[in-house]
Amino acid sequence: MPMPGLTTVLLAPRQNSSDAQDVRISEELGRHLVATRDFQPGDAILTEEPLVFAPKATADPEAFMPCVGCYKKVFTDMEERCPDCGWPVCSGNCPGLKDPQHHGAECQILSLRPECVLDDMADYYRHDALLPLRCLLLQKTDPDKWSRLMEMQSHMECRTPGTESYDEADEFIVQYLMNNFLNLLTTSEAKLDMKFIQNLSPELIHKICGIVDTNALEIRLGDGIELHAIYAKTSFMEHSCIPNTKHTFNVSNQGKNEFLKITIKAVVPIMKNNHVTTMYSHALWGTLARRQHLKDTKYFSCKCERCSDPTELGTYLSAMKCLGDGNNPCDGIHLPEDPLDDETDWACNKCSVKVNNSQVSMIISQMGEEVENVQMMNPSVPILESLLPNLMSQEILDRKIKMCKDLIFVTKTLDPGNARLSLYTAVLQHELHSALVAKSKKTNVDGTFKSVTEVKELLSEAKIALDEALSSLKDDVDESAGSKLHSVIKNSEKDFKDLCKKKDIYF
Ligand SMILES: C[S@@+](CC[C@H](N)C(=O)[O-])C[C@H]1O[C@@H](n2cnc3c(N)ncnc32)[C@H](O)[C@@H]1O
Repeated sequence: MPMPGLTTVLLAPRQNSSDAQDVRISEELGRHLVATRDFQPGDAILTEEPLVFAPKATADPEAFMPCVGCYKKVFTDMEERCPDCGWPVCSGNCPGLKDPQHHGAECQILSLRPECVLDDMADYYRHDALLPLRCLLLQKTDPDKWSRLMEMQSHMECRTPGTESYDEADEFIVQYLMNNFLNLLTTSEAKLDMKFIQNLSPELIHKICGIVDTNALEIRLGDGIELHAIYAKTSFMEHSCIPNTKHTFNVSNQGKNEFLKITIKAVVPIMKNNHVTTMYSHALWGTLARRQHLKDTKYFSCKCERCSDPTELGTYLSAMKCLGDGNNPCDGIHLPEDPLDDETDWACNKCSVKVNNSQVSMIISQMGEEVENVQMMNPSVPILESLLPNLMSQEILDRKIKMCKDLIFVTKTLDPGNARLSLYTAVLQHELHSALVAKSKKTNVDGTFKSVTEVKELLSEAKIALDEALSSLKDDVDESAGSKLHSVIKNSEKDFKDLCKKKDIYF
């Protein structure tokens, strides 16, 4: 339903009466999508090709980079280079090097600096600058896409000189492109056939950076390679912390216009006139972190149902244990009095202690650092487990079962349609199944054996958990992390069937 008190007018008449969504505009949301008919979970609402896409810088660009023609992982010590511009590639014959949809158009610009380097490669070859460059080139290569891109929101009113977003874009993208390539164009214009690029100003590149930061979607190809892409209609989707859609990308490089085609599917029932929503933030972050992230990167304050509820839909995801007043311990919990107020106090539900929002932010960032420190030690699961006494005691298995169930409640409540947390849910269901199976093999606390009925009950619950783990991954199997997890769970399913057969138990 349109949000209360929201003026919503139809922006563009539907081009095609079969369109499943209208683009509307409102004062609060800007352009957004509204369903023109009812959708059931799994129904496709929209599918489209990207206007433009490009590879992103990798996390370790000194070690490996994406090929600029086909986005395969290229180790930087391989020394394969594009014959014209010298950027690292999988092979000098990569078909994407001449294809204007990939490297073909930008190569003319990048070859203005034909020298190759082997040191400081991350600084010399900045892949993050390629999407803004490919956007800029649409002026010449596809004026229709260019005008659609230029209509997108850039938030330039907030990205003024001196702000972090402006200064970062200036240093890492605008100056990089101007100094290394675009300034050289004026002297080589005739040679380069770039006359149709009418505007190459730093201001325009800043606007493009704003459009990219506001609208681009990230696409993981696996192997540490990521792309980002901009979609004309998809980008109208508004944010909600409980989104009603999920999206998938076609990442197979076959079929010229199919590459990176996006499909938006309903994950819960969406009625005619409902807003079609997506998630710009992380579903497992607490309200404070999500709202701050949305404000910093997308320049709005989220007021969705989850953000407005201090308990986050009964999950208590952000709740903090009360430490008491220093003299008297307390087992209460702190929740924000008004989660939509950045200055809110957090009150305890049992005693009179209150903490303010900035203290809570500090505690959260300290805790984040502690978790990071543990992760930096790269502890293996067996090492972590060895810290636990009497590892697989019945008590610990019961604790694990309860913990899995509690966390499954959280992921299911925050993401009822498996739009964002499918991998988390699958891991939790899989762990729940392992704990139930382990428990079925254990003697009771008093040393007696479990009855056949007890074993059957535990294994029946384990089977449900395994089935749910596999079903929550059904849209993720084409993607690298999803497919790895899927094969691990499939192996467990085989072991589980063998165990049931041995025990003569059939479901
Ligand atoms: C990807 S664009 C969406 C299309 C945009 N509304 C437009 O008119 O071009 C993202 C921007 O839309 C606005 N927006 C999206 N979701 C919103 C929400 N839940 N509340 C307020 N503004 C929102 C914000 O300005 C945000 O930076």
